[in-house]
Amino acid sequence: MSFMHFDESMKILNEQQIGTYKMERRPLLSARGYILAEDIVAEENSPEAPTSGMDGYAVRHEDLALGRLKISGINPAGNSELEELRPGEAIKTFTGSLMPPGSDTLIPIENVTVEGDEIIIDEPVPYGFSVRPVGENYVEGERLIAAGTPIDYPQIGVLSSLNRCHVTVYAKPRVAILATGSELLELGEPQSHTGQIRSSNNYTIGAIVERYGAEAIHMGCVGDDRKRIAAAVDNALVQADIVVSTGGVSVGDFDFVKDVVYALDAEVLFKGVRIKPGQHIMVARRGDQFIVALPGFAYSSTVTALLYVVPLIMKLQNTQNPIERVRATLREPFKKRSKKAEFTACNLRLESGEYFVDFQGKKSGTSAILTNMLGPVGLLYTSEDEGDKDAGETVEVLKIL
Ligand SMILES: Nc1nc2c(c(=O)[nH]1)N[C@H]1C(S)=C(S)[C@@H](COP(=O)(O)OP(=O)(O)OC[C@H]3O[C@@H](n4cnc5c(N)ncnc54)[C@H](O)[C@@H]3O)O[C@H]1N2
Ligand code: MOO
Repeated sequence: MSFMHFDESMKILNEQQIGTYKMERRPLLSARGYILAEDIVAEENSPEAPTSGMDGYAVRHEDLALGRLKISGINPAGNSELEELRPGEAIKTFTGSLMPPGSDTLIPIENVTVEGDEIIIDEPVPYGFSVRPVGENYVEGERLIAAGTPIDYPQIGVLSSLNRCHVTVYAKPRVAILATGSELLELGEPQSHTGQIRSSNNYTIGAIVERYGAEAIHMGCVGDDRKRIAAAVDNALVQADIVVSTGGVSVGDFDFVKDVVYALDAEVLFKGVRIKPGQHIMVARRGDQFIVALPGFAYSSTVTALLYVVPLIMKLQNTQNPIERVRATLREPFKKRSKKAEFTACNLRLESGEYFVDFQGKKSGTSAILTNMLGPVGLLYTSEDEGDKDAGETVEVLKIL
C-alpha cells in the first residue's frame, strides 16, 4: 500500500460516521468537561415578570412630575404578595424584587430624599428605568445551548438557572493506550542494562487523551512479541472505544503491531501517510471502535496522537476538533527537511494580537526528541508541496497548547 497524502488521511478520518453515539444522563454538578448531547431550550421566560434591577422605589413614571410621592409599602425580593401601586405613591422595592402592579419605573435610592413617609424626587429617571423586562435573559422556546457544546462554567450557570438537575451528554470516549517495545521500562521500573529506555509515549498520550476530555485506560508496556501484543489489543478492544498503540509499525523484524492490526476483524482506513513525523501511522475501524497504531518515536507518537486521536475523541462525541490552525509570521528562516507534510515543533507567541514563530532552543535530529515539545510549543505545518521559508513569511501553525 503506497503512503497517502496527509489531506486524504484527514478526509477519510473526517468522513467516518458513528453508528450509535454513547450518551448518558449526568447530574449537572458532574457535567463539566462533557459535551452536551441535547439542545437546551428555555421552557419559560426569564425573568417571568418585570423585575427591579436596583434598590429604590417603584413608581409610575408620570408621577415623577409631582416632585413628592408617599411611600405606601415595602417590597423585598422574594415577596409573593405584591401590593398594587396607587397614583401619587411609591413602593420601596429592591434589586431582584418583582415590580408591583401599576408601577413602570424604578427610581434609585440615590435619586431621592426621604422625608418622613414621603420621597422627594431629586433627579428624575426615564420611563422604565431599571426595570428588567419579561424575557430579558431569554424567552420561552429560545434555543440557549446547542447539542455538541462543551460544558463549562457558562453552560453550568445557564443550565442551573433553568433548573436542569441532569443533562444528557456524550459519554467520554474510553481510550486504551498500549506502548510496545522490548526496550521499554515503565515509570519506576528498575533498569538492568543500557539497552532499556523509559517509556514516555503511553504517559504523554494518556495526558493528551485526558486534556481533550476522554478517559485514558493505561494498558502499560508490552514487549515485541506478536502473541502478547495481539492479546493486549484484544483486551483493550473489550474495554475501549479507541485503542492507541505506539511502536512496531515500521519495517523492522520486530515491528509486530501492524501485523496484529491487519489480522484483526477490522477495516484498515489507512497505513502510511506522507507526513513527518509519523509516516508509518495506521488507523483501523471495527464498528464504532477505532484502532490507531502510532509510530514509536516519542515526538512522532505525540504529534500523531494530536493529529489523529484527538479528532476521533471529538468525533465520538459528535463535536468539532478543537485544535486550531493559526497564521503566524516566521521570525527566522525555516528549512524543509523532506518532501512530506511536516509538523515541526516551534515556539508560538502571541504579540499585540499577532502570532510569531521561532525555533529558539529546538534541537534538530530524529523524532526521538520529545523535549522539543516543551515551552510555548506550536506545530508549524508545511504541506508536501511547500519548501523552505524565509523570515517574515506567513505560515500555518497548529495551536496545540
Ligand atoms: N529502515 C527503516 N527504518 C525506519 C523507518 C523506515 O521507514 N525504514 N522509519 C523510521 C520512522 S520515521 C519511525 S517513526 C520509526 C517508527 O518505528 P516503529 O513505529 O516501528 O517504532 P519502534 O521501532 O518500535 O520505535 C521507534 C523508536 O521509538 C522508541 N520508542 C518506542 N516506544 C517508546 C515509548 N513508549 N516511549 C519512548 N520511546 C519509545 C524506540 O525505542 C525506538 O527508538 O521507525 C524508523 N525506522
Ligand atoms: O515518521 Mo517517523 O515518525 O518521522 O520519525
